[in-house]
Amino acid sequence: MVDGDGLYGSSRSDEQQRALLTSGRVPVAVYGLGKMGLPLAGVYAETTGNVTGVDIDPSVVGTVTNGESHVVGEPGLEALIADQVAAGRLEATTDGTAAAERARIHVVIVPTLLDDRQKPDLSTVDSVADDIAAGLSPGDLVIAESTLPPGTCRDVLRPHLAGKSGLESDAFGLAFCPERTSSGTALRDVRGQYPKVVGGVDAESGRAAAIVYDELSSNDVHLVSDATTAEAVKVFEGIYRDVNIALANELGRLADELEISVREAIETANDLPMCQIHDPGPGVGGHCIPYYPHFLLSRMTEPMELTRTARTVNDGMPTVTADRLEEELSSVGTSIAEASVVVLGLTYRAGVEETRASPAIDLVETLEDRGAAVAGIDPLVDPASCGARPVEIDRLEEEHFDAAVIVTPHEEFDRIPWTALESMIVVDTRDAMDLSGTDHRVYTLAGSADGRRPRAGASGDAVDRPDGEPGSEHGTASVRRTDGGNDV
Ligand SMILES: NC(=O)C1=CN([C@@H]2O[C@H](COP(=O)(O)OP(=O)(O)OC[C@H]3O[C@@H](n4cnc5c(N)ncnc54)[C@H](O)[C@@H]3O)[C@@H](O)[C@H]2O)C=CC1
Ligand SMILES: CC(=O)N[C@@H]1[C@@H](OP(=O)(O)OP(=O)(O)OC[C@H]2O[C@@H](n3ccc(=O)[nH]c3=O)[C@H](O)[C@@H]2O)O[C@H](C(=O)O)[C@@H](O)[C@@H]1O
Repeated sequence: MVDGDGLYGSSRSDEQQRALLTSGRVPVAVYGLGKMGLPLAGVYAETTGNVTGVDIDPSVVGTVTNGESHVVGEPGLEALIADQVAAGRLEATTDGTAAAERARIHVVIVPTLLDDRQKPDLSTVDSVADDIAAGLSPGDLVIAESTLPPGTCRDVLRPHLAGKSGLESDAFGLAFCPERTSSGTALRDVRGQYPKVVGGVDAESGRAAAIVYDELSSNDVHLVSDATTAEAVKVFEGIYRDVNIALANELGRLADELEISVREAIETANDLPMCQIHDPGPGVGGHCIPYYPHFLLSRMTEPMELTRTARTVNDGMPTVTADRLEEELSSVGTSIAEASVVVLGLTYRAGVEETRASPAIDLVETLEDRGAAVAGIDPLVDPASCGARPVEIDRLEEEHFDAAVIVTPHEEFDRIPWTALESMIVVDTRDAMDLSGTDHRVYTLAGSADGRRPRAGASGDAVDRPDGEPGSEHGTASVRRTDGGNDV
């Protein structure tokens, strides 16, 4: 048994441990104050009242120290951070070692990416583990929330922490407790939208972490057999999504040959609860879904052909998009090599400031390789960082483009004055806009949910649709944000 205020191996009753935790007697350090780390730190602060957030980026630490949020698009986050910092319940630092020396619970929520050979790159997690090890005490509990390749806590982190701290590996706790959160609903999700999965490297780690999340989350804690199982749960959720989207993309590509709207067919098939096909699109981006399959692909001896193929299908979608654009251009006598194209939306998802693995980057590169002059518009990031010439929405009327490609339907695109723009080809990869009241020649990848075939005008539609998509009376069109089949 361990004395003091640590939860791992505590001789106190569960009730006493909960009281310690919620009265601020168990200092918490949260490493990584990014899109998910900052909301998590905020919720830890409102639950425990004693949190130090750690980030290597001084500008992030400066913002949080001022009681502000650098993460955009998360309802309630600005107010939560302001309140928690003002109340002295949350502070921030770049000094991970100092934070670790103070803390008894260490929460890791830094990115886990891939190296050039598509193998998991754990260098950021390792560097946080170094910080934690420098301040690790008996009875401390380390919680990994960063998505990890299954086996990482057991085989990598536990020996790493023990080796660097000089402690026996059963002197401190270690649990994997995945983030089941999504940009735009992060606070809601952290506070308990879904059951919280908890898995410890040993039974005592699982028990201690379950207490923490029972206090933090309003939902159930789902304690699984071990940390590796919990790691697998998270990676499986991501692979399911990637494979499902690949299926949607494969089916979506059939729309031209079948002369139907595949989106209409998918939506209708999804009437059945046992059929939940996701949405076709320009590819799968972000620093999560395209990465997680590789957490297993790179390490398992089983072939995992389905998972691998899904990656290939989704990675191929920017090229498919470029091919469709090239065909549309050539049908009006314009060569792609002489075309000027504007890409709308460069982030991987509407409203989220993130371009890692965004399909827009591959699309820009492919179009440029084929000789097109490519411009870009994005309200959240500089298009130049993705290789496109930046254009402002308000200056679009002054420009001439042969084509526009809608990749990521940001809300701000509602302002585009389509009728005032010179007639052009519009490739809509998301079924995001209804431009039927304009002169633009529209190609909707996989067709529209309300039954229009990919090429505008080729409706093939024998059914009257009184309640069609939002109209374009004033030359603007409402944007549908369709980045998730069956999302909540
Ligand atoms: N963004 C999402 O939708 C979700 C993300 N996740 C997982 O959560 C983890 C974190 O993701 P995000 O918060 O989205 O990442 P992010 O990229 O938005 O933020 C990461 C933060 O960590 C900081 N950082 C980097 N190295 C550090 C170090 N050595 N010490 C301290 N801070 C450091 C960065 O400066 C940055 O502020 C990843 O493993 C991701 O896969 C899980 C579910 C959802
Ligand atoms: C529905 C949802 O929000 N899933 C999560 C996902 O978050 P992420 O921000 O990566 O978004 P996503 O909606 O899965 O989209 C990933 C990519 O896939 C594309 N996408 C998504 C759904 C779909 O039907 N079709 C499609 O083409 C999106 O456009 C995007 O480029 O990954 C997170 C993660 O696991 O890290 C996970 O926690 C979230 O639950």
